[in-house]
Amino acid sequence: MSPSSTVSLTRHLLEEQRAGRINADARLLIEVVARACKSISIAVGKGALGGVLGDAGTAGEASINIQGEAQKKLDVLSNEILMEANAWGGHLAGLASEEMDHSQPIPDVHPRGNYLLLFDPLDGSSNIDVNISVGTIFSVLRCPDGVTTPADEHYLQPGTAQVAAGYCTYGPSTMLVLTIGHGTHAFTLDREIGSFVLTQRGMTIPEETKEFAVNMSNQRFWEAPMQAYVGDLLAGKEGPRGKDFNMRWVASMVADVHRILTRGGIFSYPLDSKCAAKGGKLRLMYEANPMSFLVEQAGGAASTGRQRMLEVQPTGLHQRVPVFLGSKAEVEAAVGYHARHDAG
Ligand SMILES: O=P(O)(O)OC[C@H]1O[C@](O)(COP(=O)(O)O)[C@@H](O)[C@@H]1O
Ligand SMILES: [Mg+2]
Ligand SMILES: [Mg+2]
Repeated sequence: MSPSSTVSLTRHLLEEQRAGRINADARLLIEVVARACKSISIAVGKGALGGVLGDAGTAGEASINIQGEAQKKLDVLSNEILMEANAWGGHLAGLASEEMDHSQPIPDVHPRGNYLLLFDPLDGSSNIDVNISVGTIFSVLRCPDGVTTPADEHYLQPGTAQVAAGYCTYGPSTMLVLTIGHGTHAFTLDREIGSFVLTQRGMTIPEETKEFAVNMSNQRFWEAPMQAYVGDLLAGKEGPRGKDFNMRWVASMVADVHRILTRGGIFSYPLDSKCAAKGGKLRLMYEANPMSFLVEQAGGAASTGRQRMLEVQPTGLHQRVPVFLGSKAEVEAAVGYHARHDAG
């Protein structure tokens, strides 16, 4: 790529600002998050050499987060990196993380901005120690007018209120995928110059697909409509769907969604009797909503199986939801099975 044709993240965001699609504060916020992701990418890349593998906690005592999950060292380290990068405020009024019980307002010694940042600092934690792609997911909301010290309830805004969303995937290459509501674009980290370079403008998800992603080991715990939907996928061209489907499951949402943004497919983490009491497995505010915004901006669809994801009214910071997202026609097909079932 000749230098003149190279579009860095900074240049891309400046062009978006000049076009009036983003303001300086939001642009700065995204740049700060991207910089933090570069540091996380370096830590992840070191692996065992950096002493970042394995569980957090000391003396055999696991460190358990609000989700009731044992934290990995990289969960804690990534969270610290994002907290430190954003601590000086300027563009932010507060932030919330998968790894913290409650949201945190920016200390009032710093100027506070107008935005709220939510993040899953390290997504795909079960893959950290086995060197499979992991990532960071983030969502940006406006701080409600007149609120100077935001609390948890101020984050409970539907996904349609997101100003920006993105993820960074730490795999063979480090990539940042971003939307500010004008398409979904991918940037690859050029390790030589240390900056994200635009490598795919306007990602588009094909409407139709022959690829599905779900943790099949949960099949016996699924609801009847999900059993029927996947049963028909597996029946292939001899079955009612009339075509064969292939399956993929990385067990890192960032990696599974990146594949779908790149070549189509459907990702689902449905309700099952194991997680029903919690409302699902994946979290609405910093997993489902940002991914749904990115997918919709790339021409795909996202649903709980029964409702457009971005219209879900949040009730809790760590609320969980069933997730279906990806190729539009396939998500509609999955939703159809639930609707027919619910209609008896
Ligand atoms: O272990 P399972 O049931 O396959 O679930 C995998 C899912 O859980 C997650 O790892 C949950 O995210 P965290 O790793 O951030 O907790 C998703 O990335 C992934 O899609
Ligand atoms: Mg996650
Ligand atoms: Mg996580």
